[in-house]
Amino acid sequence: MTHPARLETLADLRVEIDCIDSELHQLLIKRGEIIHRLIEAKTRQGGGSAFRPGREADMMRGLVARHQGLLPLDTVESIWRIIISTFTYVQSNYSVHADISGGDAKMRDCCRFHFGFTVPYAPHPDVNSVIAAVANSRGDLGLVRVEGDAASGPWWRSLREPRAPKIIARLPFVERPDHPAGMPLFVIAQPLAEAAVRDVVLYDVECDGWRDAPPSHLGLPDAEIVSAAPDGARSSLLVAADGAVSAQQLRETLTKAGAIQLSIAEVGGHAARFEASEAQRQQTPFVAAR
Ligand SMILES: O=C(O)C(=O)C[C@]1(C(=O)O)C=C[C@@H](O)C=C1
Repeated sequence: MTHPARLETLADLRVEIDCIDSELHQLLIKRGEIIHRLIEAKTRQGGGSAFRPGREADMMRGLVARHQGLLPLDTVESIWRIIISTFTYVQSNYSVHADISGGDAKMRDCCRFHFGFTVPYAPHPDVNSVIAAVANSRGDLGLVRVEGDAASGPWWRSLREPRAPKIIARLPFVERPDHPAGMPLFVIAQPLAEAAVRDVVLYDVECDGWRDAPPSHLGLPDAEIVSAAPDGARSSLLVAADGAVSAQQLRETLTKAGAIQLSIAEVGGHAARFEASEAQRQQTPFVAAR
């Protein structure tokens, strides 16, 4: 007589879950054990900020490419954002200064999604106060909305000086229409030197000729005006251009489009923007039939 296979009990499944959780935890502990070696390697390369935005952008793309299964992409992304940001924090403590002129709730959600709860969150009333806090810190980050804040005018101008803070990343690293913390943000930090990413280069362009309305597109497929603000009798533009576009090409294009008395200066750069494909974001969570 054959016996029917024993049905798995809840207790059996919990033993399996406990094993997996313990392995995950051990792996995180193991990840933490290399921090001192990371710090030493970075010190040999000249020290400075622990933040490596290019590496983080690559890691997030890799995560999206290999993800499968029931866990929503949002969850996996937020877990890794917290792991990476906290590992940056334990290498060298930093705070995130956020411009809440557009409201605190959404900004706080985005900051917690990208940086977790261990990294301190410092709200500021406007962009200029964020930039000043970053400039006066040892290695803090600033978060400002890409769409900007009309009341702060051309805030990016104060990033022109070579030693002034710079835009070093654009968040989220993985863009998608239904991102739970998808508000487009620039990350500002003191200049990163070799660790700076230049897939997209950001320029402050000051000019005459477009006081009322800069053109909606520049005529260069690889460059766009991200923000524009009047600046006395002149205009000040924040322009994002592909890293392969030279400042000279940009100058010529702007001049052809009608800008006069141009002054162009780099104010930062970030990794190439990356959008998760339809297939990558369609990992719908399993819902049991009742
Ligand atoms: O790769 C590095 O340089 C690290 O410091 C490691 C790490 C990570 O935790 O994976 C942390 C901070 C950097 O911004 C990028 C990645």
